[in-house]
Amino acid sequence: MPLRIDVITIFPDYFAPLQLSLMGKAQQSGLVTIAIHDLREFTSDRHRSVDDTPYGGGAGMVMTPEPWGQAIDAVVTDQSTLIVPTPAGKLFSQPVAAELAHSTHLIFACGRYEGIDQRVVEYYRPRIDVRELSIGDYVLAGGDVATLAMIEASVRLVPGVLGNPESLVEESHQLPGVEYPSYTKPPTWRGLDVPEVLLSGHHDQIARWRAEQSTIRTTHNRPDLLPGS
Ligand SMILES: CN1CCN(Cc2ccc(Cn3ccc4ccc(-c5n[nH]c(N)c5C#N)cc43)cc2)CC1
Repeated sequence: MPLRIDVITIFPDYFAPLQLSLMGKAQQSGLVTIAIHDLREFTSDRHRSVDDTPYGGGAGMVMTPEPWGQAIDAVVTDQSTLIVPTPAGKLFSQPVAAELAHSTHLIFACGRYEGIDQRVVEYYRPRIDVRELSIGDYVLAGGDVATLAMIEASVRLVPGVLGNPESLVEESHQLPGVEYPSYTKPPTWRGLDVPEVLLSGHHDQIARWRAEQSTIRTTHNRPDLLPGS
């Protein structure tokens, strides 16, 4: 059963990259089907409006609920998971990507302006799995880029999508922390040599060096990922 993904957005062109590379191949192989829907196709006024002023005052505009209700109703089943990207969401992570990769049907609601009327989440929460997710502690202009990131991170984990599943095995066994640095040919580039140990063929020494490098990089770049932190 392929993973089905429906993306609802006012900027369908944002999702053209999903036809390329790994995501494109995943669709051609039938492992994943991705459909993009223009929210404005679900409006009923001649201006095809999707936003209005916020109750209670405040800057900007909020996306009105009805077009979202029409659009989600057009694709939802009782097997659906509704993903709503938002800065206020739980943090998206590799474990969450792995969960989504094993779903049957994902619906991504890509908001814009200052967000989507909260009643959309409230309406679907008793009916299907609804997840408000954030890709990080910074503010984007909408949910489209976040949706692209979440789709790519999740779809690459769908069994059969990655040509070399070995890389997933290594990823899953990675020590806590960031990955070691990688090198390839040429052995010397602009006077810089590849670390000698990597050319030695001593796999135990290579593994030890890589573990040390991972710890050094994690300590410097992501001390929050160190064990016990
Ligand atoms: C009352 N005020 C209080 C401040 N907020 C702040 C605010 C809220 C949204 C936006 C723009 N925007 C609209 C939809 C949407 C979805 C995802 C993301 C998003 N940003 N960063 C992530 N990691 C994201 C993800 N995933 C941003 C989005 C801008 C500013 C507005 C309301």
